[in-house]
Amino acid sequence: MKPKILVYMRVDDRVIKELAKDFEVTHFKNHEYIGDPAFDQAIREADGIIGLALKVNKELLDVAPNLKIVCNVSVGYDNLDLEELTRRKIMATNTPGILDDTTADAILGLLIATARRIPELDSFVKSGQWDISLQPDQYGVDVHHKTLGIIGMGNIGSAIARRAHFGFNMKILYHNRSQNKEAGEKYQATYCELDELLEKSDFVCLMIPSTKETEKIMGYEQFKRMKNTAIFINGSRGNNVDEDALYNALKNGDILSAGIDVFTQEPTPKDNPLLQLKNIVTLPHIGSSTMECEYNMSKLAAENLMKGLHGKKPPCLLNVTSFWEQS
Ligand SMILES: NC(=O)C1=CN([C@@H]2O[C@H](COP(=O)(O)OP(=O)(O)OC[C@H]3O[C@@H](n4cnc5c(N)ncnc54)[C@H](OP(=O)(O)O)[C@@H]3O)[C@@H](O)[C@H]2O)C=CC1
Ligand SMILES: O=CC(=O)O
Repeated sequence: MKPKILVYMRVDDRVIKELAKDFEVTHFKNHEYIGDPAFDQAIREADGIIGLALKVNKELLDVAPNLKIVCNVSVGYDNLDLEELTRRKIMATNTPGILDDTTADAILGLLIATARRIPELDSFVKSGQWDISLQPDQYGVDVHHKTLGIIGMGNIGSAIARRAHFGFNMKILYHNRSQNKEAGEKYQATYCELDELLEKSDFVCLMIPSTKETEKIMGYEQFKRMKNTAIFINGSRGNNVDEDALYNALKNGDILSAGIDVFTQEPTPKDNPLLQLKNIVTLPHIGSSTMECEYNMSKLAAENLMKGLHGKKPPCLLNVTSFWEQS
C-alpha cells in the first residue's frame, strides 16, 4: 500500500501528478478545517502533508497519529508549531532561497506602486476622469536616492537591498538582531537600532519572519517615530503589524502611505477599515506567486516530502538538530 499524503491548497498540478506515482494523494484546494469529515479522515490517515499555510498545531497533531513530515510550500513557517512537531519527532520543512528574487521583485514593485500611486492613477485613467492634466495633489514621491530602511536583512531583505542599491541608488539602513556583514559590504547597508531606522528612513520595509517576538513589532509608537513623509511597506506577515495602529497612522497623516502584501487575517475581511483608505496599496499575498516560482517551490517541497518519507534527510529540514540527531 502506498503511503498517504494530504495536499493542502496551492501545490502545482504537475508536481501533484509526480507525487501520485509514489503516494495516495488527497487534495484540499481551499481552506478546510478540523470538523469537516473528509478533511478529518485525510488527516487521520496522512503520513505526510504538503501545502500552504495549514495551521499545524497540537489540536491537529492529536488527530494525525501517522504523520511523519509536514512540508510547507513557503519559506515562512509561522503556521507550524515547531516545538510540538519536534517533540513528536515529526519532520517539518520549508522552501528557502528559491523565492528571494521573485519576492523582492514584488516588494519593490509594491514600493514603487505606492510611491508613484500607480493603482490610483490607473483607476483615474480607466474611469474616464483624465480630461484635464494631472494636478499637483496627484503627484507621487521619488524613490531613487531616498533612504530605505529594511527590517529583516535576511535572504529576501538582501535581494530587496540589491535592487534598491544598484537599481535606484538608494541609501540602505537595516535592522536585525545580528549584523549582516555581507549586506554591509555589498550594498553599503548600515546597521541601525529599530528606532533610529524608523526615524531616518523615507521607506520602511518589513521583511522579518512572524514569531512571538516580532508580533506587532510595528505599533502606534513605531508609526509615530516614522517621518510623516515616509512610506511603510509590509512584505512579511500581517501579524508583525498592529493593523489598528497602521490605520491610525495613515488616517492621521503620521506617515504618507503604505503598501501591504500581507494581512493579519487572510483573506482579509471585506470590511477591514484599511481597505477604505486612499493612501494604501494592497495585494493578496503575492510575493512569490509567479508561474515559475510557484512551480519551483512546489518541486522543492515535494523533494522534501519524498526524501522524508523515503527515510532520507530532506534538504530543507527545519527541526534538524532536535529531530535528525535524535533519530
Ligand atoms: N509576501 C510574501 O509573499 C512572502 C513573505 N515572506 C516572509 O518573509 C519572511 C522572511 O523570509 P526570508 O528573508 O527568507 O527569511 P530569512 O530568515 O532569510 O531572514 C529573516 C531576517 O529577519 C531577521 N529577524 C528575525 N527575527 C528578528 C527580530 N525579532 N528582530 C529583527 N530582525 C529579525 C533575521 O536576522 P536576525 O536573525 O539576525 O535577527 C533575518 O535577517 C518569511 O519568514 C515570511 O514570513 C517570505 C516569502 C514571500
Ligand atoms: O509568504 C510566503 C512564504 O513563502 O513565506
